[in-house]
Amino acid sequence: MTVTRAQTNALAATLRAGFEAHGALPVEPPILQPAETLLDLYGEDIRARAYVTSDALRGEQMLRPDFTVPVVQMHMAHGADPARYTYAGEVFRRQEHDESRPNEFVQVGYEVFERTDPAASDAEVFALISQALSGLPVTAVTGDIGILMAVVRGLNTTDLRKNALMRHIWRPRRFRALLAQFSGDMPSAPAREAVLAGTVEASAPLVGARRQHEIDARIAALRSDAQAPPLPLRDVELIEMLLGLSAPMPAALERLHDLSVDLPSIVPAVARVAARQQALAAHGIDVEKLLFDASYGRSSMEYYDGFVFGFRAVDRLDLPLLASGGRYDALTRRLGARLGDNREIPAVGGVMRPGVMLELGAVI
Ligand SMILES: N[C@@H](Cc1c[nH]c[nH+]1)C(=O)O
Repeated sequence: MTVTRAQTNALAATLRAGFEAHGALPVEPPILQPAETLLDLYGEDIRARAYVTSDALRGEQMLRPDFTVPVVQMHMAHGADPARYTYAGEVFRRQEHDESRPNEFVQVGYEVFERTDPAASDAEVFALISQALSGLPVTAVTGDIGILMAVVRGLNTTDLRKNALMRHIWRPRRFRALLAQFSGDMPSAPAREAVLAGTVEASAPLVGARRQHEIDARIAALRSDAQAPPLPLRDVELIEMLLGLSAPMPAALERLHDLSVDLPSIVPAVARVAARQQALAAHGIDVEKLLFDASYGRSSMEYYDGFVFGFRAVDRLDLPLLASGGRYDALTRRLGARLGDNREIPAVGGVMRPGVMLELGAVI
């Protein structure tokens, strides 16, 4: 079925009106956004997929790859008070693998900045989107990036290794390879061995933007890291078990509680999943059937650091997600810090794609 732009815009307007009825303030961030200040907040994937152009007066500009970052930027520039926003409009992302996927599509979103009860805010966003999708053949997946971050932070190993793992939470294969490397389960690359053995740096030409003293510091850090004891294999096993966890939420929570006996660093994050389950149930969500997948969200926006969720069509694996979102507390901190003070506020939100909803049979 071909969905027209007019149909998509009509559904987008209805969905946005629904969020307004819940007290959200409609906002319209500009399509052109400053790339130099905002692009690095998205992470590697989106950075590579943004359309960037230059402007003699304003510097690098990009077509907005999403609304969340511009909305957070706007919100933090005016303080950090509780607020709810909604928006509807196009976002732009290069598609590098699948030509059939549009590089420009309409999103309708809802963002909640709220200090009092994060579990309730997570549930509010999820339940509103779930309601807006009701009647469509969709199924939801949830996860929590905060658990993975807590595991990495709690590892008994060097900061260099923890930072590398943290950066690669978003690249599952690289993450696994690092775990294998740090636990001594995989020989490290010959080039790395050469650097560690000291047979390389004297002759290496200076290419790129790194200066000699930066290269020296990096080599020194790698050498001292190579002396650090390997990551215990038991830790790697526990992480693998965690990453493989995918079950209805109550069963997943039981498993998480078991795992937290051996991984005490995840205790607070698991408590947040438990509180969220209760809040979701209070919003009428059938948590017995709701999937929790500990690896979910590792290929989405890199600003997520807690709850993540997505809704996909049951029988149409060819379609993109109909809705997705998550919590991004640290993003408000990062943007707040750039404004010169310590302002921050916990935040969570999500988007729907009216074009995909129509393809799946939504009526306007
Ligand atoms: N901006 C995200 C969705 C989202 C909104 N709020 C939180 N997450 C996206 O485009 O995927």
